This record gives sequence, structure tokens and C-alpha cells, in this order.
Amino acid sequence: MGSGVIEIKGLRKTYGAKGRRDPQVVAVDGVDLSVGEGDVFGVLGRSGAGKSTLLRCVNMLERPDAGTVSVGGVELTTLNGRRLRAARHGIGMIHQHFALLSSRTVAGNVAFALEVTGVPRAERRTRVAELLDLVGLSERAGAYPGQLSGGQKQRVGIARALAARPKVLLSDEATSALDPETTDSILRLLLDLNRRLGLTILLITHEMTVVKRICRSAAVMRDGRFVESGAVTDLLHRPESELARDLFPLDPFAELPGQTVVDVSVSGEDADIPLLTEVARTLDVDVRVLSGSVETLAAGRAGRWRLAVPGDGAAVIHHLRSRGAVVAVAEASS
Ligand SMILES: Nc1ncnc2c1ncn2[C@@H]1O[C@H](COP(=O)(O)OP(=O)(O)OP(=O)(O)O)[C@@H](O)[C@H]1O
Repeated sequence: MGSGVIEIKGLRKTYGAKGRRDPQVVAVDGVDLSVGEGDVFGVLGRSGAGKSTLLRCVNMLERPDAGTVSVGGVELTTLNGRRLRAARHGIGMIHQHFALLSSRTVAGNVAFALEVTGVPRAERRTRVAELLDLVGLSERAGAYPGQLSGGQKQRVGIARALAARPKVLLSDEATSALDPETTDSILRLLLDLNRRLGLTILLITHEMTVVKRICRSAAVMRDGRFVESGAVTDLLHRPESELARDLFPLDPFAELPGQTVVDVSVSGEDADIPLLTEVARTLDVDVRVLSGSVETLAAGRAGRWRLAVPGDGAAVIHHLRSRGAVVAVAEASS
């Protein structure tokens, strides 16, 4: 067994055929996942990849057909009824369309989550105030969801999800319905909660920005499977990584007479040494940046470039590697 707060092994979920003509859909096809305490883990994938189904299996909103799911050391797949409901209190969830009660105020929506867990009235009042303060919404306590912006609605969703002091927060495309600025403010809030409360976050998204801004680990999901998974900075160094390509897009490969085209990735402190001028100066060669950039990600400083170097590039490649960069010779297919 691994030691993640969320441990998933061999998870599989199929949906039955609706009619004789509909084939069975394999939504999740054997996923293993371990999310460490305090991590922010993003699952990326196109529509239909199986992300929602995977997330809904983590709190048993969907029952998997096979595999195991443990959260905080509790194996959920074996639980039912009251014990499952109790375990779910340790798992908060936020949604793309917020799922608020329109007839209740902001405070009432948050209080509702406390009512269902049996928190006494007096304590509820204090806790609601604390939670609204935590998400920066104290001044709108008496407003109704219809009077709130999308970002404010999501803040209510977050306050409600944290009511029972969960260790884990599941986020189902929480920023997909928001404009870029509001997305930013919600992502900042999630990162802040992750740091202040030690909250472990598992999120699904189709937006690369979300991975850039808040994820330290990520997986790419396709046809119900993880095609890659790991620390964002590790994935970045794999030449075949889709995540690396999406985070740091490079211009298409083109052959250059008398030169070699190389792809270089750097992370951590290595991203900030003046590597390219250093190699050019030390070896007295011209190094041309064809494309790429260095950025500050939630996972740390990181960058990727496609370079043109003279001749077979052997000396440059050797030097870059000696300074901690990961280097691969680019080819026609890349
Ligand atoms: N309740 C259901 N009944 C039948 N098929 C379903 C059901 N829910 C999902 N599916 C199918 O399972 C597959 C995975 O869907 P899922 O919603 O998990 O993917 P997703 O990556 O979250 O996509 P999206 O972002 O569009 O929701 C799809 O082919 C979908 O049509």
C-alpha cells in the first residue's frame, strides 16, 4: 500500500448500455492514483476522458465496478449507509455550476452543510462566520445566490465544502464557468487554503492554466486511463509528455543545415541560471533559441526551449546536461 491521503488501485467503472444498440461505456479503465498529503493534484483530459467519473468514484457518488479507493486510510469501497456518510464528511467537493440552494442565503447555504452533520445551532453560527471569513465573503452573508457573481458563488461552494473540516477537497471543473480574472482569484484562494489548512486537493480540469497556477502533481487522462502521471516538474523533463508540450509549446521541428535542433528542459534553481549565455560563452558557439520560455508554476520555476546549435551539438549537449538540464535531440516527428 502507498501512503497517500487518497489511494486508488485498479479503479474501473463502466456504464451499462441504455438500449440494445448502445455499447457499454468504459468510463474509467484501470486507474492507479496516489495523492500525498498537502498535494494539489490535477487530472487533465478532454471531454469524455472519464475525469468526472473518476472524481465521483473518490467519494462514492459512483460505485466502482472494480478496484479500491481509500481516503485518509479508510477504504471506502467496503462502506455503506451511515459509515459511508461519515467518511464522506472528510471529503469536501466543489462543482462547476456551484450547486447552491437558491432559496437560502449565503450563510444559509453554508449552515446547511453543518445542519446535515448535526452541528448544534449556536456552534453553527460561529462556524458559518469563520468559513465566510476564510473565503472572503463575510459581507455577503445575507445575500441570495441569485445576487452573487460566479466567483462569489464558487466562494460559497468552497465555504460549504469545508464546513466539516475535511482533509481532502475534490474539485470538479470549479473554474470552468468563470472568466479568466475570476478563475485567477478562485485558484489563489484554493492555493491559500491548501497552504494554510494543509488541505489536499484533487481536481479535474481541461484548462492548462489551472495546472500552471496550482498543481504540484498531475495526470493526463484519455479513454479512461492515465497516459502520464507524476510531479509536474518530472513530467516536464519527459520529451514525450503531453503535459510538457501543452505547458511549454515549441514551434514545429524544421531541419537546419549544419545545425542540430535540441530540446532542453530545466526546473527549480536550474531554471534561473543564465544557462544559454553561459554555454555560448564557455564553448564560444552561437546558441539560437527557436522557441520556448521559462515560467513560474505552482510546482516551481521551470522552462523548456527548442534550440539550434552548430554541428552535431555534442559539446553543447554535454555542457547543458552537466548543469542539470534535460536535453534531447529534436527529430522530424517532434
Ligand atoms: N451516467 C452515465 N451513464 C452512461 N454513460 C456515462 C455516464 N456518465 C458518463 N458516461 C460516459 O462515460 C465516459 C466518461 O465520462 P466523464 O463524464 O467521466 O468524462 P469527463 O472526462 O469528465 O468529460 P466531461 O468533461 O465532458 O464531463 C463518457 O463516454 C460518457 O459519455
